[in-house]
Formats: sequence, C-alpha cells, structure tokens
Amino acid sequence: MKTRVLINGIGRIGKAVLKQLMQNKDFDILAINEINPYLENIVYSINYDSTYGALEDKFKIVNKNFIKNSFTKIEVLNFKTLSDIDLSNIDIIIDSSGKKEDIKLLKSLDVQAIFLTHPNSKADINVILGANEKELDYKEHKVISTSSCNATALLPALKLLDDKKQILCADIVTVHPLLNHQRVLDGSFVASETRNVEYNFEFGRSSTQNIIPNKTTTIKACSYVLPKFNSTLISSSSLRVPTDTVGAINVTLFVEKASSKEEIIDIFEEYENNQEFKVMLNNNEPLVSSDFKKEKYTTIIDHRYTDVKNGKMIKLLLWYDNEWGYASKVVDILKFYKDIKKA
Ligand SMILES: NC(=O)c1ccc[n+]([C@@H]2O[C@H](COP(=O)([O-])OP(=O)(O)OC[C@H]3O[C@@H](n4cnc5c(N)ncnc54)[C@H](O)[C@@H]3O)[C@@H](O)[C@H]2O)c1
Repeated sequence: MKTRVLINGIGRIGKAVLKQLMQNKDFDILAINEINPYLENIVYSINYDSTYGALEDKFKIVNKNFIKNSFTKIEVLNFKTLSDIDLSNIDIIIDSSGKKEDIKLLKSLDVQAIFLTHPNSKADINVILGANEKELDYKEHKVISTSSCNATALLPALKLLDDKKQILCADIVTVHPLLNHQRVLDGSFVASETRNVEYNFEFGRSSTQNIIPNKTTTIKACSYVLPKFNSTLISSSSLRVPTDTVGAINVTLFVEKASSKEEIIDIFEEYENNQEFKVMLNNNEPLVSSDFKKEKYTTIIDHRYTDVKNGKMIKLLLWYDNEWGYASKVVDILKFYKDIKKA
C-alpha cells in the first residue's frame, strides 16, 4: 500500500523533497500545506527553479485548490497550524516549514509519523543515515527529526573515524550557501517563527556582498543523534557564502591511534564499497562546489585535501548539497521507515 504524505511548507527543502518523492511509487503526496496564500505563486515556484532548473512535467491548477501534472494530483492547503488540518487520509507528515511546533501538539496528530527537517532535541529521535538509523523504531518514535544538512554530512565521517581511530578533540568550519532567511541588501535581522533573534546581527547584512561568519548548530545537531559528538569534544564555526547551494566542511581531528594519510583514505574507500545507503563518496577529481549540485551521496570526501600530521592530526574536506542532497536523505529515511514497518 502506498504511504499517503502531506508536506508542510513548500520552500527550498519542501520542493526538493516533493520532486524526489514524486518519483517513488511507494509514496503518494496527497497534500501540501503552505502559509503562502497565493496558489499561482506556489505552482510557479514548483515549476521553475533557479538552482535546479524547470520541471519538464509542469503542474497546473485544477479544481480550485489542487495542482496536477501527468502523474500526480496534490491538494494545496493554507493553514497556519497542522492541528487545523483534516488528516484522516494522511499517513505521514513531512514538516519542512522550519516552524518549531509544540511537540505535544505534533504527538497528538492522528498520523503514523511526523518527520521534521530540522534538528530537534524534543523529537522522539533525530536520525542520520550512517550514524544511528538502526535505533529507529516505528512503534516508539512518532516525531522523527531528520537533523540538519551539515550534521547529516559530517556525522557519518566523524563516527567512522572515531570507531577506527578514537577522536580526542576536533574543530570544524562549515562553508554554507546563503538561505532564505537572510537579507539581499543590508537591513534589520528580525525574529520569525523559524529563526530566533539570538542568532546574530550579521544575518541582517547583505548576503550577496559578504562572507558572513556565524555560530553553527551543527555540533548540537550531531549530539542529538550521537551524544558523544558534542561541543565538549568539537569546536565549530560557520561562514555563510553567496552561492545558491552546496556546502563544504573543513574538519580537523586529533585522534588517539596514529595513522598515515593512505590508511585514512583506505578507511573511506572501504566504507564507500560496502555501504548500505548512499552516504559517503570519495573524490580525487579537480572539482568545485557546483560540480556537487544534485549529488545524492550525503557527503563527498575530497581526498585532494586529506592530510595527516604527526600521525595523530587528520584534516578532511567534505562537500554536500545542502538542499537536494539533504532532501534525498529525507526520502531515504522515509523509505527506511517504511521498510522496517513492513518487515
Ligand atoms: N535550505 C537548507 O539548506 C536546509 C537544509 C536542511 C534543513 N533545512 C531546514 O528545513 C527547514 C526549511 O528550510 P528552507 O530552507 O526550505 O526554508 P524556506 O524559507 O525556503 O521554506 C520554508 C517554507 O515553509 C513555509 N512556512 C513557514 N511557516 C509555515 C507554517 N506555519 N505552515 C506552513 N508553511 C509554513 C514558508 O512560507 C516557506 O515556503 C528549516 O527548518 C531549515 O533549517 C534547510
């Protein structure tokens, strides 16, 4: 039986999830809920995309509040909160609105599961493939966070090296494309339902003219998945850059067990050849960020920059598509959830 899905919030991540999940015959996207009240605008922004290109099979509006292409017909709703929606024909919700909804309210919804596309310490579980998917239990876990793009890219690599070499401490710097909550030109930085103002004033500055430093929640998000990877072990910072998608993470690790550069590369190559999900891919080509656009592997280890000093300091450069790549992991987690439920 097909799993009937509602997507809440059809922004950058909602659209990337929609376009990938539409291809999967085990899922039926029955509804989208979006606070944007302009249906014409929603359809337009699904059909055309500056980053990933236009849809070949375009949607049209039918029957007032439905959108339809050759294969899919989806109802478009306009509610402020999920609790106002009739969910009688929905099995799972993907909440890609970014809204930090009350977890009690989410748990009370009459669906099998709610997948949040942001890290959430109050969710029943935060899942990253290649880190803790074996802990996912459909009977116990109803509110399931699929963590953040950075943590999804970073944690499998950290876990692998910790299992083999035991990490003593580390530092990461994420280089992240701009996001919709930023300003095009300088302005105020105000709180919203999806971003609180404790962030920093630098996000009120022009996103296209600056490299914007900020704190990152990446390590906090990792700790919700595997508690040992926390801010006592790992320091972090982030640079927001004026590109549309594809991030990079510069990782420096100090480890207990000494190794050579060749041994570290072998560890990642062995992982790539034996993995269950598309998590890690090794790269040795002279590529730049846009070459990783639409890459579905969670993280690409760029071995042109892999290095080891004195046996115990390891340097890595990781790439990841923070939109399409992350959304592909949300879809993989949904497939995994469905598989364990069937088994
Ligand atoms: N963009 C990324 O790189 C990325 C990667 C991983 C996770 N995320 C997370 O995914 C979430 C969405 O991020 P995004 O970049 O797609 O943001 P976005 O601003 O592009 O999209 C959010 C969408 O949700 C809608 N929305 C807001 N509140 C709503 C509500 N109450 N009900 C229904 N719709 C609502 C907005 O109108 C918008 O269309 C955030 O939590 C973000 O942290 C983003």
